Amino acid sequence: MTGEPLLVGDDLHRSFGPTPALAGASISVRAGEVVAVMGPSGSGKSTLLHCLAGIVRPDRGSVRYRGTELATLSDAGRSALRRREFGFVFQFGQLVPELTCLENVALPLRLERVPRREAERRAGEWLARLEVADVAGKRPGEVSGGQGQRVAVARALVTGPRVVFADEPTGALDSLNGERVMRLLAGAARETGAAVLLVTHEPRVAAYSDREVVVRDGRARSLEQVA
Ligand SMILES: Nc1ncnc2c1ncn2[C@@H]1O[C@H](COP(=O)(O)OP(=O)(O)OP(=O)(O)O)[C@@H](O)[C@H]1O
Repeated sequence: MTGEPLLVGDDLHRSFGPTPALAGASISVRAGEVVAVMGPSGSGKSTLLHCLAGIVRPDRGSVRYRGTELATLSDAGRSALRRREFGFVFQFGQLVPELTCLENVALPLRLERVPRREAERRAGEWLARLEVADVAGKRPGEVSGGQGQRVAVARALVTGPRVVFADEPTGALDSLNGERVMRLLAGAARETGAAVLLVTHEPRVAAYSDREVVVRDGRARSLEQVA
């Protein structure tokens, strides 16, 4: 039901050797909301994102997605969940260099066995929505950083995910391109009803969110956005 938390992380703990990355972090994300995760370097933001996405297993605590505890799923079950329900955007280096931008965006659909023509038709629509239709036939090495990130956003959204995890998606861009990527990501997510969990250092990027969560020393605190 709309308004019910979609994704809930509860009392998450995770250490890497002696280093505690998360020390009791809790967070909940509702359907369709854009949440910015902020906080100092090394405070545990990426680890929190990875736990919520089922990429890193917490040492303690639980992650529930639509009521299902991720730890109860098999590795294959978690991979399928990530492919079908989640989308990912990272800072850089996420596009397959040998494929064209169109093929990169079509790839998640091809992995779900969508026929090539249909996958490429839908990929083309998403490239147009992200205002990069003109780079469809180019390889990632032939496009600018901002164009590449818009292609990456198209690829994250093409499967119609319910949650988009974005870790510093604008971190390698200048502020103008960063804001353009964020405006398009937030706009597309609002249109499709996807929730976005966005790690960022930049207040101008966080300004596109509905709500901010601050992570400090492995714990998360929610701040309602004051407009
Ligand atoms: N795979 C790993 N192996 C070892 N230590 C790790 C690993 N991942 C994270 N850490 C450590 O856990 C702590 C939290 O890291 P994390 O990347 O989650 O923080 P962050 O807030 O995202 O940092 P940044 O803003 O610099 O990206 C840091 O001390 C980091 O060095």
